[in-house]
Amino acid sequence: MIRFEQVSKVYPGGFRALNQVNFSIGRGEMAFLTGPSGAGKSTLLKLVTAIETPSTGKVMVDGQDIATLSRSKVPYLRRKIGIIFQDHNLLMDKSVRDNVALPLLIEGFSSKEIEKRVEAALDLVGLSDKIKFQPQHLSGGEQQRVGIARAIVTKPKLLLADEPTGNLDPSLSVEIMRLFETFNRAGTSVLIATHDLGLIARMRYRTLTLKDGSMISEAYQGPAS
Ligand SMILES: Nc1ncnc2c1ncn2[C@@H]1O[C@H](COP(=O)(O)OP(=O)(O)OP(=O)(O)O)[C@@H](O)[C@H]1O
Repeated sequence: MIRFEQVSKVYPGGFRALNQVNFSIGRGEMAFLTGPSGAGKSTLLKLVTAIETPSTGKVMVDGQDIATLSRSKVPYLRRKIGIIFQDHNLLMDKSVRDNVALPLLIEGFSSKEIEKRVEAALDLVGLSDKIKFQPQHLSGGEQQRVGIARAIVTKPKLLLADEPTGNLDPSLSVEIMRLFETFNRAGTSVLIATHDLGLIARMRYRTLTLKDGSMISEAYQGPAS
């Protein structure tokens, strides 16, 4: 689903955020991406979503080389990807329904289809009863689940999460990870960037570790079976 071949990213000004990075995430795989602050995790995710382009090397997403995508084709790539942020970027003065419906509105779905998909997405994250609430009246964990519903409502092939549990207590973090596992079992590829080594240790997935822009390990760090 994702393949990096000798990828380096040098930002304008000369800072080398990624250095000859190689890795791949298979279709239907779930993996963690970790490393200290400034190691290049967000840069790596921005290359996958074509927000940034590599300085050298090749980034392939779902079989497409992002360097060869014309600007007009980038939205097609992004449609395949659901993105979840730490601060979930919700519209606080809109209802949960309107927040989750937003990507479908942008895609031009019919209102009937939107209704159906929003209800299904909220059901999956266990928030059907909160459809009319505004996010400001929900707990942090519930707000994060609204962000997840919005990311999966378009049924993406790939889910990317950037510190999705950063503001949550450990039990809510586990709950959010269980949701990612549910989507993964349904066939979605999932890549989760996190500093939370405790969380990684509790789950048994491949862990990609970045340090100073280099990929230093690609090991399983979960408990042994
Ligand atoms: N647009 C930019 N221009 C210049 N330098 C940048 C830019 N974006 C990121 N950097 C630098 O690249 C390095 C890697 O940043 P990145 O955000 O990818 O790290 P990160 O591993 O996600 O860190 P954190 O865990 O703190 O979010 C940092 O030193 C950062 O200052």
